[in-house]
Amino acid sequence: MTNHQSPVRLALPSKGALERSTSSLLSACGMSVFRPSDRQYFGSIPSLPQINVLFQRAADIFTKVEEGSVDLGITGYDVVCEEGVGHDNVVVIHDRLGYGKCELVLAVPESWVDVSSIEDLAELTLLFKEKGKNLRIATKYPNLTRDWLYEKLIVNFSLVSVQGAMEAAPSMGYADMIADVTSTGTTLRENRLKRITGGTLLKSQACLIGNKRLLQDDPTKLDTTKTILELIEANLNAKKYVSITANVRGKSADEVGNYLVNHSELSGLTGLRGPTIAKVYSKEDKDWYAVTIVVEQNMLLAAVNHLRKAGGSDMTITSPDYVFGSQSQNYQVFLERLKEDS
Ligand SMILES: Nc1ncnc2c1ncn2[C@@H]1O[C@H](COP(=O)(O)OP(=O)(O)OP(=O)(O)O)[C@@H](O)[C@H]1O
Ligand SMILES: O=P(O)(O)OC[C@H]1O[C@H](OP(=O)(O)OP(=O)(O)O)[C@H](O)[C@@H]1O
Repeated sequence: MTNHQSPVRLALPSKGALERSTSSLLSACGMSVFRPSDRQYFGSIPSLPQINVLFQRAADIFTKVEEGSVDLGITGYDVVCEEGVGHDNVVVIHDRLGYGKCELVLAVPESWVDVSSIEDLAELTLLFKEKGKNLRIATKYPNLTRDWLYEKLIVNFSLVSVQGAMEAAPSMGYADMIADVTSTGTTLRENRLKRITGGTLLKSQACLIGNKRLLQDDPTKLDTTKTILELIEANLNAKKYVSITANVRGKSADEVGNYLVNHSELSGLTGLRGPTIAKVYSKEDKDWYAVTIVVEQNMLLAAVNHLRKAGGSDMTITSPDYVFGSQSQNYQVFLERLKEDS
């Protein structure tokens, strides 16, 4: 890193469902975040001193990125979709950070036994209309909810803006139903609400976003974005794989390698490219070779058995922290998006 790099301002969730998982992801990627205290809104990433961290509510991070008071931010994809309409200055740099998974859904009181699907709900809005009423939906996602319902040709409703404890709105009487995010479904159940078939508006998880203009205009900021993206991508990619090292008996490295490659019943069983083989200098026996293969997690036992058939034993399994490809796929896609709009 050089000293002339401009600081990159990165907004991270200060609390709520994304706070800890964001911190854990960045730590796992060698970018541990230092926050002096829960009450402080500025922090740093000691391993990347060119980054200044700003802690914000997930819901506010989109706006901070959009207005350019920060360059990058991590927030929920639901927030990006809700706030994003008409804001072309924000680019989604990585849309699947693997946590903060939730769905934006419509939920109605359990007592509405006749309403179990979106079609039933559409009929209900017509019944409300006949009585001169509108179905009241409490939500903090007015744009997504309105657009989605309009697309389904459901128009007789009104939105009630609620910022917290959404699930209490129907029982307290200030809305008839809600549109909110759910993950385990516990909060809905405990508030005697139920989802309806066909009533999922959006699937969301945490994502990395950036201000297009600020990143386009500053190669050093782009460089830092690339570093963050590369580390995250390689770390998330690594979760799919395990590395197996086994001692395999054989006359030569070629014999062991050929056996493993030619007797593999499944593709991917002998590693990303093929086994790496090295001679084991054993006192007792000359004919041992150390074989290392990196396979997908779900192939672990199949690969162990394949190595056993080849004469393998002493197998040790490790999980890689990072798996890098020949280039960062996300970074290439991100660069193309930047170019498209420049
Ligand atoms: N139960 C959940 N499980 C996983 N992710 C969730 C869950 N609830 C919300 N999220 C994700 O976390 C983001 C932040 O929501 P959360 O309610 O934690 O924010 P907050 O900052 O505590 O709330 P508030 O806006 O009420 O101050 C949401 O936009 C969504 O992407
Ligand atoms: O399906 P579940 O696993 O029960 O999760 C759903 C709850 O999670 C979110 O709230 P959160 O706990 O983040 O707090 P909030 O009410 O402050 O938004 C959301 O608003 C729901 O209330």
